[in-house]
Amino acid sequence: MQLTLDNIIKKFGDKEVLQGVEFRFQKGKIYGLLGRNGVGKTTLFNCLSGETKMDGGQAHLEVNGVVRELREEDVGYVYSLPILPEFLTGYEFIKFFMDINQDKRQPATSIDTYFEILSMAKDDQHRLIKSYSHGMKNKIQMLLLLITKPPIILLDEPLTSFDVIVALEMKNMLREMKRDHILIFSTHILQLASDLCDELVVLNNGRLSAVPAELLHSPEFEQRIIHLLKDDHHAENA
Ligand SMILES: Nc1ncnc2c1ncn2[C@@H]1O[C@H](COP(=O)(O)OP(=O)(O)OP(=O)(O)O)[C@@H](O)[C@H]1O
Repeated sequence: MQLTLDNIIKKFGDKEVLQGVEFRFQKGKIYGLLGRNGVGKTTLFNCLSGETKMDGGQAHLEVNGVVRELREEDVGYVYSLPILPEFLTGYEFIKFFMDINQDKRQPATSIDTYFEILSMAKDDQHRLIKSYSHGMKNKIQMLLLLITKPPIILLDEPLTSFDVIVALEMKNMLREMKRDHILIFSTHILQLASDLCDELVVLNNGRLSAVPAELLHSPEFEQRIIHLLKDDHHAENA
């Protein structure tokens, strides 16, 4: 499975935020998306998820040798600020979500199994989402992806609100999920990027570039990335 971005352009008024984004993402890898504040990471995610209309370019998905245009339902999006129905309990919401996605989910997996994967205590499951911490809301969002299993998963700064234990659980869950999905993960935390991601891509001046693979675990990783974020001419084109 491969996701191909072809000359994606997005403007807000006179400002061209995405200026011809090109890249190929493969299944089985976690990609870290790096870029300075306001460079357009969320805009790129919004374009891929169908939330925002692109002004130019295309995204294609290749599955088992068949290439087609990327559809909204191909993309699961974990927002940094989760949007959930606060008036339901976690359990009620997940039950509802499972019911409306009968066709997409594994029928054999029960709601209790899903909550076990998240290690969410019974009394928390039955509290209103309104009372959940940011991290718990993010966990519920992750659970939605485990249920529907969209081929592409976009995560916009998702692990920053988790405590160390939950962050580790989530990292393990993402490592497990990468076998069947293309995972693209935006973060400002370089330690997390080097720890979790198989490849890094930098968004700079409206374009994506691959970070040379040998940098990822090199001692000067942090310094070099900071340099790349300031000056994209040193990054390799994909
Ligand atoms: N709906 C919108 N209308 C006008 N401008 C927008 C809109 N959405 C984003 N922008 C602008 O596009 C640029 C990219 O924003 P975006 O949120 O994609 O950046 P980002 O890389 O995700 O930033 P951060 O790391 O701070 O979250 C910014 O200059 C932002 O102000």
